[in-house]
Amino acid sequence: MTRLSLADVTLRRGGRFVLESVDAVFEAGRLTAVIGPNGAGKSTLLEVAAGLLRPDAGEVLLGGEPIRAIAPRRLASIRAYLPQSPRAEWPVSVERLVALGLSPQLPAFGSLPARWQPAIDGALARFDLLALRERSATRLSGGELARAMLARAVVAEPRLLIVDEPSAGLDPRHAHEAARQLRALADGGCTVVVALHDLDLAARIADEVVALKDGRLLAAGPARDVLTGPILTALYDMPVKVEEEARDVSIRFGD
Ligand SMILES: Nc1ncnc2c1ncn2[C@@H]1O[C@H](COP(=O)(O)OP(=O)(O)OP(=O)(O)O)[C@@H](O)[C@H]1O
Repeated sequence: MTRLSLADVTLRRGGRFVLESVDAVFEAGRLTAVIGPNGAGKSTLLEVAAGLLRPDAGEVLLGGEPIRAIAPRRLASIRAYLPQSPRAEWPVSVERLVALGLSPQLPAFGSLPARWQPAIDGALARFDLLALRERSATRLSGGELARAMLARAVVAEPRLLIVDEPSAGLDPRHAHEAARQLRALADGGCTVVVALHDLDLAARIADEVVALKDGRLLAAGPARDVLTGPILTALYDMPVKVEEEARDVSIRFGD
């Protein structure tokens, strides 16, 4: 079980509180959407949850262990973290980029063991990258690179997956497919935490929602209980209506 929990987490940056006394629990096999306005602290919360940023106060526990006490290689083999707008820093093929997601599982020297090839091919296929496998990552479009980074994040089948805005830059078909893959990972037992601005998408794929405003927790719980007109109106400081038709939820901003 890879339960992730944040207890009373506070973090200051540039002399300001960016997270203040935040409690949140992310369960195995559940997909949690983290929502909130720009600057609310979503990316910061994800970095803290990934064990990449140390809070000034409070504790992050992964499977009951303080995340700061988990050795980097072991942590990297358990959790994958994908930041907002990742960049390809140097020219490697898409296939090699995806294979980098296996680094924590591989011996430090030698070539890539052949037994990992099916995992790489599977990740390329799931994000519609088979035709791009030989292309340099520095020559991809923004959406193609976003898909390659998602494939890299999931190739080693992490038990904890933390993704910041996975659908940014993706066309509707690939955004739908990426969402389906994230949902499938959660259904397979992975703890999935996703920062999202697309509330319709959150309504479709999330089991739980954490709503952050000004670094504080405004609401957290089952998606249906958090994605409500009153909570979203308070979260975004504008009137929000939630319309439910059959099993579809549509969120409308404005009067
Ligand atoms: N390195 C930093 N130094 C100082 N302040 C920072 C730093 N990084 C982020 N902040 C501030 O922390 C706050 C939260 O930023 P964060 O990126 O977590 O917000 P967010 O909810 O992810 O926003 P967005 O929706 O725009 O991506 C913002 O006010 C931001 O200006």
